[in-house]
Amino acid sequence: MEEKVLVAYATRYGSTREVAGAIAAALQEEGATVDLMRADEVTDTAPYSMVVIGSPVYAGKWLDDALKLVTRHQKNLGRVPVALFAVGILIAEDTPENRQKVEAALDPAVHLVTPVSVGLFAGKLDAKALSFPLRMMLKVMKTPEGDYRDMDAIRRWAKSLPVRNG
Ligand SMILES: Cc1cc2nc3c(=O)[nH]c(=O)nc-3n(C[C@H](O)[C@H](O)[C@H](O)COP(=O)(O)O)c2cc1C
Repeated sequence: MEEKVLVAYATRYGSTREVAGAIAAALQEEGATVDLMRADEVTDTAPYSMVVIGSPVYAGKWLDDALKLVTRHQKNLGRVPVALFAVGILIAEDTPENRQKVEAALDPAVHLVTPVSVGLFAGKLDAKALSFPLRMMLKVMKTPEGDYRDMDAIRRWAKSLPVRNG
């Protein structure tokens, strides 16, 4: 059976789109046919033998579009392997506490589907793109700034997914 995989993502500033793109490319290298789509553009999950869904974390939460996708397609997603990922700047400082905080953003989704794998990735924060109040807030919270995405780790995770079990 041909493996057709959906990689769906939410994003505000584009860094998670690039993470999703790297995941899609790695899965293609593994021989899968991949559709890469924004979460709010997905209308049907039935054609896929595996579904990967990811979102950045904002204020401790996955973006609504990603959670809505899981909610809308919960029934079908119960029939295929589903992998979830979260992108958060906190992982730039990769401690168990920070991992836990970013992983907690997946809780509402994990309540709806049981993922075969969970990926937690450091993100990218470009303070220049933000409004002054947001910049100040992130400064007060001592949030790291910069691009901490580890594309090798992201690709490794994608290649560990069970694309051949669909
Ligand atoms: C207002 C704001 C709140 C954020 N909150 C969190 C957070 O709670 N935890 C975290 O790990 N990263 C947080 N981040 C960092 C983003 O998750 C990170 O920059 C991510 O790569 C952005 O993805 P995007 O470019 O796809 O929107 C926050 C960023 C902003 C601007």
